[in-house]
Amino acid sequence: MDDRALVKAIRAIIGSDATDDDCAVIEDGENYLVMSTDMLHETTDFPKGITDYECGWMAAAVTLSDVASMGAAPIALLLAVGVDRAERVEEITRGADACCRAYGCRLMGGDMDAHSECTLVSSGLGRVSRDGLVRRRGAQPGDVVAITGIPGRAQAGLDGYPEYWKALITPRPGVFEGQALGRAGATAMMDVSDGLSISLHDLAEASGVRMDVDEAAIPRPGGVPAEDAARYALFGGGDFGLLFTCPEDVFPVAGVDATCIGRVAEGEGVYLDGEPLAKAGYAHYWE
Ligand SMILES: Nc1ncnc2c1ncn2[C@@H]1O[C@H](COP(=O)(O)OP(=O)(O)OP(=O)(O)O)[C@@H](O)[C@H]1O
Ligand SMILES: Cc1ncc(C[n+]2csc(CCOP(=O)(O)O)c2C)c(N)n1
Ligand SMILES: [Mg+2]
Ligand SMILES: [Mg+2]
Ligand SMILES: [Mg+2]
Repeated sequence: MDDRALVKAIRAIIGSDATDDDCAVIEDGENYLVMSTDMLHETTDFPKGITDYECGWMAAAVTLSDVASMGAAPIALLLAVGVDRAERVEEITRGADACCRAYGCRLMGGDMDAHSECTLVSSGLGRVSRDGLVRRRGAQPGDVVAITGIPGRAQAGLDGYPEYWKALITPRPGVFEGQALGRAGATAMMDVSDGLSISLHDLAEASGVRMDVDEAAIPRPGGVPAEDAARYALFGGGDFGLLFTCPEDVFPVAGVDATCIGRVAEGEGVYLDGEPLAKAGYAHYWE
């Protein structure tokens, strides 16, 4: 059993509206509020050699990224810290606070507990105008499929390429890009936290469309053997670029460094150069 299968079971209990997007969406007068929560812990998320400050930064960044992927501006973050040694809490807090401040957000509270494995749970709140909200479900046949940034860098860092270590441990959420894309008319969006391929499948499924991707168009990490770079770019997790669709005449969006990698079509599934693309990426598993 993996987390994608479990989300389907949760969806049967609490509904599609609550589980289809990177954030929950709440009506608030002229605006929407969006909320996301993320759990990171030592075994699956904090590579050996990461500092406590960087753990705090990463925890804040993954949640700011989910807020950004809705087109929203982050307002506040709460951080719950489960940790084996009390002296780690301050540096974790400094890292999370620095990440929040870098993106116009504030760390405004949290919780803590003594815990054998360092576990960080960050919860974020954002706001977006009615026009600026972007969900995963709006991709239309004929739209372009595009991504910001270069997927596969975090996986390259994890596999020992030192030039990508920083990309792995201090990811940069697309807070500015998400809002610009929402205002410009992106039709569907999510972050590629679990990898490009699995995110393409998520976006295509949520929108009820087919996506055709051109492998040669996908940016990939330099300085890595070609085969590894292609695999990292498609299946590596931990990058926090935004995957989005928009009408052709909207692309490119001013100020947003993005690459067109394909097209939305009628139908279902994700195809790479005409062949079905495996729905694989970073996932959590249970026996
Ligand atoms: N335990 C849970 N209870 C209720 N909803 C959940 C639970 N776990 C996940 N979800 C919901 O399922 C959807 C998909 O979750 P997932 O964690 O894959 O998305 P995500 O937060 O965008 O991922 P990432 O943090 O990797 O960007 C989201 O809408 C999320 O709120
Ligand atoms: C061992 C190790 N593997 C991968 C990564 C990269 N990474 C960081 S957060 C994340 C996904 C979002 O988390 P979630 O899906 O749990 O919300 C990923 C893939 C890492 N830091 N350490
Ligand atoms: Mg996400
Ligand atoms: Mg998340
Ligand atoms: Mg995930």
